[in-house]
Amino acid sequence: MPCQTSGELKLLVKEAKRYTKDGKVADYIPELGRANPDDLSIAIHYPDGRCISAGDIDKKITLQSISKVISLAFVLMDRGFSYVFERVGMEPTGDPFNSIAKLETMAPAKPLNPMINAGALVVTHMINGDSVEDRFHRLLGFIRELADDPAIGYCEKVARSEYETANLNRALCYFLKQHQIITEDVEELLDLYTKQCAIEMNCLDLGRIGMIFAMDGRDPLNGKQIMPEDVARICKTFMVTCGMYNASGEFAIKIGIPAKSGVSGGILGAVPGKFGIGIFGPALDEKGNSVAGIKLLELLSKNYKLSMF
Ligand SMILES: NC(=O)CC[C@H](N)C(=O)O
Repeated sequence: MPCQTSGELKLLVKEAKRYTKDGKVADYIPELGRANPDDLSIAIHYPDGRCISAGDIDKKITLQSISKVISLAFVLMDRGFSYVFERVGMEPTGDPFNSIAKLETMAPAKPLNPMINAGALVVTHMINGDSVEDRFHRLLGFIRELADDPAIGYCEKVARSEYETANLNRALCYFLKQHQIITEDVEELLDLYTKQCAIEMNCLDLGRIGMIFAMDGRDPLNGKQIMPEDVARICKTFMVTCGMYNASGEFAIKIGIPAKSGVSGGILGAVPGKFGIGIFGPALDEKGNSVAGIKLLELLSKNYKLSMF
């Protein structure tokens, strides 16, 4: 029986919060460095519309790498599976998310998976539309529908801060352009990618998006299939194999919940057939995952037997 009350969640947050001091806020995107390392919040969304939560749930976070799993779903719907997977692979790398190392050793030079930066840049490149604006608003519309929140927008400051400093991502783009995996202007792609990563929401919205993935792409509250079942399945599989960067194996063993993290300290979780989870805890471990967020998921998974394995 999963966690049923906000009171139960509060106790788990209290316990996990002790670990925030073991992590550090990401500051390679300068604007993210302003987050409070002590923050920790969680929301769980059930398919019957119930939502329980604990911590400072009004705080907003930018999605960062969490956006990668959503843009993947969107592009799979836009372009179809074979087009997408001709340009990005399906295998975990075991490397940090921003690593450039494997690209040069692969032939063809397509990125190994859509959850590392190289792969996510290719995915963003594949978003259809007439302009960066149009492509961004199409993706944003999809995210608003998943969260059932038309007020979701993006944080201009964080987007600009990343755009101005994203030289490693620029290098990845130029490498991919040299190999014709991407064909558009690199600055335009970075503009779109950094806006995508800066899409901002609270953990209630995040938990609701997790619930849609958990329910195979269907919004159980209005009966609408927002993404095809196969797309949701593929996304959840990537969440298991590569969602927590090069800590995904250990996370699968210890916790066993499809999840995707971001350097802002967010974690999106989808317990198949049961519920969605949104977590915000900006203090990160050395691999870039929310240190207290992982602890919280570990407690939840153990206490309520949530591992899918
Ligand atoms: N791991 C992350 O969340 C990385 C996302 C970030 N926008 C980047 O590209 O560096």
